Amino acid sequence: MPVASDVEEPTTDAEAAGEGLPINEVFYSLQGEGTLAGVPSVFVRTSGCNLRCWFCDSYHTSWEPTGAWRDVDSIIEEVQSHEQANHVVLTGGEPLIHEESVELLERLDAEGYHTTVETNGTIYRDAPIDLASISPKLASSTPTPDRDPKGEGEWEEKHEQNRIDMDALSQMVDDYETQLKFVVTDESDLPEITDLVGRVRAATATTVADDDVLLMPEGMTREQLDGTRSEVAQLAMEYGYRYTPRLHVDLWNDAPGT
Ligand SMILES: C[S@@+](CC[C@H](N)C(=O)[O-])C[C@H]1O[C@@H](n2cnc3c(N)ncnc32)[C@H](O)[C@@H]1O
Ligand SMILES: Nc1nc2[nH]cc(C(=O)O)c2c(=O)[nH]1
Ligand code: SF4
Ligand SMILES: [Mg+2]
Repeated sequence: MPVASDVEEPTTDAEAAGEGLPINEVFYSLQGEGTLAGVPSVFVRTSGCNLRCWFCDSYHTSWEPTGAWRDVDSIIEEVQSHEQANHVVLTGGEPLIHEESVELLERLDAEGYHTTVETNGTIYRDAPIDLASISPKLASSTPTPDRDPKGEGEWEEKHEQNRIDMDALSQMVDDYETQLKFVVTDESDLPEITDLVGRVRAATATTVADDDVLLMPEGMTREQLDGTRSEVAQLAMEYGYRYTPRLHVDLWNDAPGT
């Protein structure tokens, strides 16, 4: 069923009562991105996002949000059915637009899971997050009319206004173990990354090391990554930042549930 990405009329009693979460998918895979790449993990993907990156590889949580409203008990039950996993990755869409994500993280923490939250860094929540995997969105993510996957640039202004919230971003960096994972389209993204990392360092009491800054090639298929990964690897070496692969794309391309 469709899921509201902005504030709209609730469609179920649970939703109206503010209970549960709109879930697009739950699946077991290897963490494909970042410092925990390769770790067996259960992924919980919420639906709905406050941004609209033109390249979003989870189109059905952002541009066309779909999913089923589920209560936290049933999500925990499905997570626990993957008995080998000690790690849970909460992603989306943007999982932190949902207040109920805090309850889910508290329950996962109480069950002893390591929690990673994949977030665009624009919304702060106080929750048991073991790794805040923040992917701040650069100017090159903005859906201008020429690269809008759905319309004719209707989201350009809103995306541009909301893609960076320095207060939310710096509070997250101060409160959680963090990686800053930038999607890189080409070398023209690097001055903005360097500037943003400098602003985060100035705004926080935390040391943000160069190897907490990750460059991830843009591409949702192997073929697309073939056009970006070498250049992004070179840029990581040049700037002293960390490169992260997209292991799941290398292994399984864009297959669903991976
Ligand atoms: C779908 S997002 C969901 C979490 C959150 N909304 C965010 O953007 O961080 C999950 C991760 O995929 C990255 N991503 C999305 N589309 C991508 C693409 N085409 N190429 C590379 N990374 C992409 C995001 O930057 C983020 O790190
Ligand atoms: N295997 C795998 N690893 C991932 N790491 C972050 C993902 C995401 O979509 O947030 C993701 C994903 O979709 N699949
Ligand atoms: S912020 Fe994340 S989920 Fe939202 S559109 Fe961008 S990549 Fe997709
Ligand atoms: Mg993904």
